[in-house]
Amino acid sequence: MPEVARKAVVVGAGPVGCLSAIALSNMGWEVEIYEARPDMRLPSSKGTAQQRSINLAISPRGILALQTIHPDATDRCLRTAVPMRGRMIHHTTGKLSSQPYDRSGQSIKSIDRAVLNEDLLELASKTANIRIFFRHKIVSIDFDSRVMQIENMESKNNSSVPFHFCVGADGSYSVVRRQLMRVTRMNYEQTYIPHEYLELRMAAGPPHTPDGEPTFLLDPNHLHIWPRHSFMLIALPNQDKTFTCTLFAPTKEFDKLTSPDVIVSWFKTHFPDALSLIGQDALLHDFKHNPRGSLISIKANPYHYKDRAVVLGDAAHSMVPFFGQGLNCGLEDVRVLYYTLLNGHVNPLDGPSGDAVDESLEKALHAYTEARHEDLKAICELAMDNYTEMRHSVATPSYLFRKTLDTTLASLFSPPTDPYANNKFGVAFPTAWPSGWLPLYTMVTFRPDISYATAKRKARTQGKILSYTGWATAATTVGAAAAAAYTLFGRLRK
Ligand SMILES: Cc1cc2nc3c(=O)[nH]c(=O)nc-3n(C[C@H](O)[C@H](O)[C@H](O)COP(=O)(O)OP(=O)(O)OC[C@H]3O[C@@H](n4cnc5c(N)ncnc54)[C@H](O)[C@@H]3O)c2cc1C
Ligand SMILES: NC(=O)C1=CN([C@@H]2O[C@H](COP(=O)(O)OP(=O)(O)OC[C@H]3O[C@@H](n4cnc5c(N)ncnc54)[C@H](OP(=O)(O)O)[C@@H]3O)[C@@H](O)[C@H]2O)C=CC1
Ligand SMILES: Nc1ccccc1C(=O)C[C@H](N)C(=O)O
Repeated sequence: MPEVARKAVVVGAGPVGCLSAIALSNMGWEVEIYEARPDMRLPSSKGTAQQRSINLAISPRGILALQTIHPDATDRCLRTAVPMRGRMIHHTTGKLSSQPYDRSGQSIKSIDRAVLNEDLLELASKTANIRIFFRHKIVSIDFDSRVMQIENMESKNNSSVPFHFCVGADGSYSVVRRQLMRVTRMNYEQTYIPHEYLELRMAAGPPHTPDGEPTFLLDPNHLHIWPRHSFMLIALPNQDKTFTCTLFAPTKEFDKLTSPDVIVSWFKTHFPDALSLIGQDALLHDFKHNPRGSLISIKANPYHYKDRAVVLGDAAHSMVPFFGQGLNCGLEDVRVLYYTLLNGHVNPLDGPSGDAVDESLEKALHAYTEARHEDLKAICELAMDNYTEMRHSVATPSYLFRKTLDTTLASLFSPPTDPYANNKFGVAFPTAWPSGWLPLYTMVTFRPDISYATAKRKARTQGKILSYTGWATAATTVGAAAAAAYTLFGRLRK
């Protein structure tokens, strides 16, 4: 009898859904993707789906996942990337200061969200055993009978679709997660922060020569931040020389911006340089037409049910965007699940018949939840902390002092070799405790061989040492200053 592969259904054709489908197809599953929205590659869909952000920062965790699952995906998805090597702080005084992300010069990359999603969709649609159904919305799932109800949004007809394995990659408001909660004892925590965001476009500058290229109005190799303590503006570069600026502010601050005059004068007070580059008309246009988005953080546990379902990406863990890790983490979920299924010898061609439980798959999904939970909790918390750092701390002397100490200690006690550099794309699971002194930002952003939870723990230990060193340095400096003053005072008296 010919072997027939079992069927995996992936819900959601966002970046995480597309990469999951390719990973499952690599393993031999027959895959169907159901996506509620129209195919974003079609000219008729361009600009219709209101996406949450225009661009996003991709970093080695996301890149490693792409590379592992589909080696061609990396070059393709990064073709429009603009490297950002550090933060550029725009102080209230108008002064600019650059803060590199990493002492060895590594960068995070600003990419167009739609381009990334379209590229992954294209790769998935070219993969032989993947079929994609657009305008098909999952309405409900009966996991015990392994069948889901799907609404065809064109015809408005509902149909039943059977499956063996279901991957929920359907974003923050996941229906798969909601359905899982009915059958598992899922712990679930959802927090809306009291801040919202609004995107503003900064156009490209004029060419320097009549037939020349347009220019960037700000340095393109930085992520620009205007920290104003309780709110902030940021700007990420795009390949077409524009910047996408995002204003993050408490709802009560946004609510004060009720008329064009108030908006312009508020910008004149807080972001005069940004206002002159964005322009008043463009600013007022975007305030009027762009939606204000809310910011949500979601933690859940477990992520799976028996041998038949798992949630990945924002469906499993929405985080506030301030570490630029939401998607990177979602892509990393796919890589970790992929290795967990391979290591668990899960074989879509060799499963039990009928409705019997596939024990290898059940064990692998359990192992995934066990391995992943601490990390996902850690990055959701780190993302929250990074908001305070970006909107407030970056401009304070105490932060700059600690950062200088942190970087100095990293250069004094750097590990003799960088295990990630030597083992670039062979890393399957995050390693044990990393040696040497490593700044938190480096571990989270540039070291996919270090898990988020380990990074958080190591940073806490280093933080304590930093505090003692800081006090000791301050005391030594004060002591040295006092001694110098005493000597000088003594000399002057003679
Ligand atoms: C302002 C902002 C800035 C961000 N910046 C960054 C950044 O710089 N770096 C970073 O790594 N992350 C960033 N993120 C986070 C990132 O956007 C998300 O983590 C990422 O989009 C999650 O991808 P996903 O595939 O899990 O979900 P999504 O991209 O939401 O995809 C889910 C898909 O499922 C579909 N769907 C939903 N329900 C159903 C259903 N019932 N049936 C069928 N289909 C369904 C949706 O239509 C959608 O296409 C940012 C987020 C925000 C809000
Ligand atoms: N962590 C965060 O703070 C935030 C993260 N995000 C993430 O950014 C990514 C891109 O966002 P985007 O593509 O614009 O996704 P959206 O949030 O606009 O919508 C995705 C799906 O969720 C449904 N949905 C939206 N809002 C709600 C709600 N309040 N209650 C129930 N269902 C809802 C929509 O269904 P329907 O069309 O039927 O309404 C839609 O199909 C997503 O991963 C999203 O999860 C987005 C916002 C904030
Ligand atoms: N992409 C983002 C979107 C929104 C807010 C922040 C980011 C960042 O990437 C911040 C960056 N990691 C930083 O710490 O400077």
